[in-house]
Formats: sequence, structure tokens, C-alpha cells
Amino acid sequence: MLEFQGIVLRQDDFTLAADLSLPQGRHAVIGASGSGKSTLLSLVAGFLAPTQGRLIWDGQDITDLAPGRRPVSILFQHHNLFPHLSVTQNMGMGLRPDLRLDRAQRVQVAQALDQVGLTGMGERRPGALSGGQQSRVALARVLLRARPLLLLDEPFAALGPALKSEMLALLAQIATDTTVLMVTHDPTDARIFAPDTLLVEDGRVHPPRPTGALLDDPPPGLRAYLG
Ligand SMILES: Nc1ncnc2c1ncn2[C@@H]1O[C@H](COP(=O)(O)OP(=O)(O)OP(=O)(O)O)[C@@H](O)[C@H]1O
Repeated sequence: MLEFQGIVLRQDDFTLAADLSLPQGRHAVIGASGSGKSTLLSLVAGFLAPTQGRLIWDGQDITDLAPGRRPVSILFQHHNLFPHLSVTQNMGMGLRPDLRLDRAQRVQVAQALDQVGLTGMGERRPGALSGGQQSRVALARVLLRARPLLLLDEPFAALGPALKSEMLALLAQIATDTTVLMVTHDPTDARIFAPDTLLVEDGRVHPPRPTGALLDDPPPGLRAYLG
């Protein structure tokens, strides 16, 4: 459970406010451009600090924890695979940045590779993979970190619709026991991936609502944004 207790975050003349609880599970984050979606993820990741309020994870106050000490992993649109490292090495970075993996960790990497359907491709460089395969490597690296909170900012926006759906289905299948917050501009993504959605409107984060109900009968601002 992630709790936003009376959170207010100011950035120049923009203010983000959040006062809600997020149970474990998959949540979409949806809202107009500039409404504050990325700011919300940065707050949870610890890149931005609130001016007021507390952020609580499973009863523990994480408001003042440095990003690296938070129970968080992040997957953004640009996956930042290292081009000079092999797929296996890129994934190993998720476990040990210095790549001194022990035997058990090497087995873990191989299993993750199997899990995302890239068996036998571990020695390739990212440049020798398709866009979808590179996304799979980035996804596997994030999953190897095994942090309980996963933040996604339009992670598969560069992929075509079919591949994107496939990646979301794969993520839903393997990111169990994880609380996921996924920013998306695509209501279809929200519907297929996230049982609940957080609407961000003019800097206010609304509590989670069932995705289908919210999108079937959107409030006026969201309706205008969805078109
Ligand atoms: N570094 C910054 N300093 C001051 N204001 C900022 C900064 N970064 C973003 N903002 C402002 O904060 C507001 C929210 O930005 P944010 O990136 O969270 O929106 P968003 O909902 O993710 O938008 P988009 O869908 O376009 O990515 C915007 O009005 C933006 O101009």
C-alpha cells in the first residue's frame, strides 16, 4: 500500500496535490498534457520532494529517503540499454551495477531472459535486436531488480500497437506482487493493463477508480482530453 498523506509539491507556478491510498496492483495514470503525471512519478521515485505531506510505503515513511534507497524501479520510454554491453550484461546491471554476479545471480539472469522470450539471445548487443526485443531486455532488467513498486512512464510508446499490447500483457503476467503506476496517453493501454486508474487533473491526483467505469463515463476535463 502506497499512501499519499496530504502531499503538496510546488514547482515554480505549478502545484501537485495528492491525498489518497494506492493498494497493491496495477494502476494507470492518465490526464492531459502538463497535468502533473510525470511529476507524480518523480515524487514517488524521490527525484522531487514534496513541500508538504508524507509518502508512506507499507507503513514506513519514505518521504525523506534518497531515490536509490526507495523500494522503486523505473522504466521510461528510452530504455537506456548500454550499447557496448551484451544483453546478459545489461540485465546483470539490474542486480549488480559492477557486474560481479555470483552463480545464483547468473542463473537469475538466464531465467529472466527465458521469461521475456529471449532465450539464446544473451550474447547479442542491443543493436542486434529489434525494438520490441530491446523493450523486453529493459523489462527483464527492471524485473530482476525485484522492487515492489514499479513506475512506468509511457514505457512502450515507441512500439506499434500490437507489440505494445504484447508487452503490456507480458508485464501484467510477470509483475505479480508488484504495485505498478503506469503513465499513459492511450486509454486502450489503461483498459488492457490496469484495473484501476488515477486521473490527474490540473495538478490534482484523484483517488483510483475502476478503469472501465472511468473511461466509459469520463468527467468533462478527461472527456475533452480523450476527444
Ligand atoms: N523542472 C520544472 N520546473 C518548473 N515547472 C515544471 C518543471 N517540470 C515540469 N514543470 C511544469 O509542471 C507541470 C506538470 O508537468 P508534468 O511533466 O508532470 O506533466 P505531464 O502530465 O507529465 O505532461 P505530459 O503528458 O505532457 O508529459 C507542467 O505545467 C510543467 O510545465
